[in-house]
Amino acid sequence: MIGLQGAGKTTTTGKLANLLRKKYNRKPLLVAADVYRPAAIDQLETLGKQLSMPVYAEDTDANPVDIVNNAMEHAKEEHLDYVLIDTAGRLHIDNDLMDELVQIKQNVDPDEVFLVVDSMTGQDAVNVAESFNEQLEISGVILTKLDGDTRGGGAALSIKAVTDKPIKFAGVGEKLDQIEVFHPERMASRILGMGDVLSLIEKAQENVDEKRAKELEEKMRTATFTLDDFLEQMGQVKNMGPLDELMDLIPGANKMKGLKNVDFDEKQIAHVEAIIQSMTTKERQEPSLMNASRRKRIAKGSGRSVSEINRLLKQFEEMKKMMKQMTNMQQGKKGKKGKKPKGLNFPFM
Ligand SMILES: Nc1nc2c(ncn2[C@@H]2O[C@H](COP(=O)(O)OP(=O)(O)OP(=O)(O)O)[C@@H](O)[C@H]2O)c(=O)[nH]1
Repeated sequence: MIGLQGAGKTTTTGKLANLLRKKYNRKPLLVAADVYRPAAIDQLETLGKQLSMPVYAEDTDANPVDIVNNAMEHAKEEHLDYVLIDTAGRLHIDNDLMDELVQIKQNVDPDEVFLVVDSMTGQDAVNVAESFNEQLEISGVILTKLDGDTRGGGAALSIKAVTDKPIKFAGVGEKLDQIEVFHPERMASRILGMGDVLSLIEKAQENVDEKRAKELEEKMRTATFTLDDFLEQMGQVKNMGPLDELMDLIPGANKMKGLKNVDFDEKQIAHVEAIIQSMTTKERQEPSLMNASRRKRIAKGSGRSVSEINRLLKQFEEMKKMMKQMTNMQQGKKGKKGKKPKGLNFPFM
């Protein structure tokens, strides 16, 4: 992994290792080859701890070329099958840095040389990519900080045009699972505001337990869906990432009038969770039990107002009614004449 300081090399090294293990069942070794900034070694070691993954590091007076050679030996001894080398960054490209990287490359003959570029640096990112590629013949680019801002997509187009090297991955957040395989056509759709259904499906597949989802669907159809189930479903959606990011993936969502200025306040989800968690198991199964004193108790327990609890319970009942009507319609039984199902109207939907 090569790139300028702060581009996101160290974070991306951790993300990539995490992806290799999670998705491809590999055993990576992280190597700290930046001896100029002791903090960089610490940072990689912390990442290794977080991921429970081995990190190879030596003292700051060691030679980076020796470090990577030793790391390769270490990986063989430990039967680790991927070695990710986090090299030193500089504020600007300089000859010393390039010489060191060239030496490392000659020594270990890596399968990939990934240039990590901060997509928010615009034209600068393109210049950086061009010079690194000229001197080191990179094999691919990883664009970081593409989260929530499609302007970074412009950098992707220019880097590809200038270096003719593929963009392999995109960093889409600070967390260690926020990396995606880069798909140019999906990026193009996002830039054009056309959404990205494939990424949405992938997120759902990774984070939603299919069997549980089927069971919940069955419960919805048979109107036995409880507040507990609702809580669980909310958790699954939450695992997929911030709601506004999910909305960006839905085709046309940015053009929907009602959604245009909706602020997806994650706090509201936390409030709903707190309210449901303050209920007893029985109350969650049978919301009809909820009399005034129970509502007061739940308000106290969750730190929310009674009117919020009333609203949630009302909306939950409406949702159940709507599910029933939809099921009836699907089964050709037609819902009650003249009554159209109301739209889902949960605070965060
Ligand atoms: N939002 C966002 N932040 C990111 C992403 N990737 C990295 N960062 C942040 O960018 C900052 C710099 O990342 P590092 O991994 O320390 O960068 P580096 O290239 O290793 O920097 P040096 O070790 O100084 O060479 C950190 O605060 C990261 O959390 C990303 O995809 N999205």
